[in-house]
Amino acid sequence: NPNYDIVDTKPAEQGLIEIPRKNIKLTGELGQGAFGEVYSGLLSNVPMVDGDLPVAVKTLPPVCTEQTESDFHMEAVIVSQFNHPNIVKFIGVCFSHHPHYIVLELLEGGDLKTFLRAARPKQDQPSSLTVLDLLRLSLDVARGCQHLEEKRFIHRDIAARNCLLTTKGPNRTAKIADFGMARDIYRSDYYKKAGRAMLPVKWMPPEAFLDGVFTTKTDVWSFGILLWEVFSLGHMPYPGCSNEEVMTLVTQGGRLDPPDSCSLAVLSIMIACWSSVPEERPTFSAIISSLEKSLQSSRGLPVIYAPPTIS
Ligand SMILES: CN1CCN(c2ccc(C(=O)Nc3n[nH]c4c3C=[N+](C(=O)[C@H](O)c3ccccc3)C4)cc2)CC1
Repeated sequence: NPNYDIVDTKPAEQGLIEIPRKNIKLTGELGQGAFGEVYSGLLSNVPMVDGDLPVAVKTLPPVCTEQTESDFHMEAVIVSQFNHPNIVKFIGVCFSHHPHYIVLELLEGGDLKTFLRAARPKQDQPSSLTVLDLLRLSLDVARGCQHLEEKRFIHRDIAARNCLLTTKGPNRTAKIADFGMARDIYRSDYYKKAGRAMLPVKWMPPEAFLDGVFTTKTDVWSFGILLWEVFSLGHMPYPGCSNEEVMTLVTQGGRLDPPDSCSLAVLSIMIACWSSVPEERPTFSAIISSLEKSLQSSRGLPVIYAPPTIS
């Protein structure tokens, strides 16, 4: 599989760090993951760390198929490969006996899509977010994507829902935190699992949903959609359209409308990401440079106001 050059040995031999289960204390529930619960927890006896380290713990339900178990292991193998400030950090696993755990960096701000939707202007109260905030979030994800590109890793599901925030506060950092689609492809059971209906068609370029061709330029297209999600404060792309309608529209050259408060510079990045010719789409380095340029000139821009109510 072009995604990886690791030998397809049993994941356990992939050198995953085994954490003694007695060092993990689950403290709360973060949400229902694709497999089982994701808990917040505290990890003790961490070298170089005084006191307990707050962590997120993904759990595999004790009753599950061999298939689900190896999917879970593969997710750990994938995340453990990366070391970047904009990709969720891998800490270790408890695979010695059930229930199996994957221990990851705790990101307390929740997912990016939910955060954006909650930050929308309310009745005559402007959004708490500025253009600068949106550019910073976009840059964070672009930097994470650039790291994946450098590691020749194709994510296949770059979207706001798959990114998490360190905090909701002003010093928030966005990180790519879900690798489920890439994992399924590697396990090559995705055709069984992800029938067309489950494919993130609204985030996919034509060559992907038409011919199943995936390259790093697939992630560039998806990043363009994520940029649109950020600047539309968490709208669903192609509102009201079915996946079939989006495939027809996009194949015929149709594209998303510009979000309300979006500069020409940011819009031109989106449009470039959505070139029908994959090679014409920008690299993540180019995307980062133009976002950084926008960020320099965006200081002091007014906050995003609700669209004027027709009086
Ligand atoms: C009022 N708000 C409500 C929302 N709230 C939250 C809601 C969810 C989380 C959360 O899941 N945090 C996570 N930290 N690390 C990982 C997490 C998930 N992981 C996973 O691997 C999950 O599979 C995952 C990955 C990507 C996106 C979602 C879930 C790894 C944190 C705060 C803050 C307070």
